[in-house]
Amino acid sequence: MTATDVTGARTPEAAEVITGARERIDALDDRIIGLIQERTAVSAVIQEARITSGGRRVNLSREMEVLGHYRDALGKPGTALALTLLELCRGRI
Ligand SMILES: O=C(O)C(=O)C[C@]1(C(=O)O)C=C[C@@H](O)C=C1
Repeated sequence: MTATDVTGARTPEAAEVITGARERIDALDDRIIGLIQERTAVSAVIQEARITSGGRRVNLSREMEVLGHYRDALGKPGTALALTLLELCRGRI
């Protein structure tokens, strides 16, 4: 397969732009995944402390703040993203 086939571009020049930009996206995705793993670990520390103290795993008022933060920054899809992040961090409820 040629670079143009793989990228969907119709010219070698466009294929080069796309290939370079995809490398940057892959690197960004690796960083995002690393940040999500870091967030999950920090969230686990909070949940553990709360549960050990006799509290519940979930804190809905805080989740509303987190959802609002993502919605304000990214719009409606931000809410969906935050819900997915919360599910990754505290499991399904
Ligand atoms: O901030 C908290 O109290 C947390 O437990 C962290 C966190 C989160 O991952 O953002 C996870 C579970 C809670 O329901 C609310 C928020």
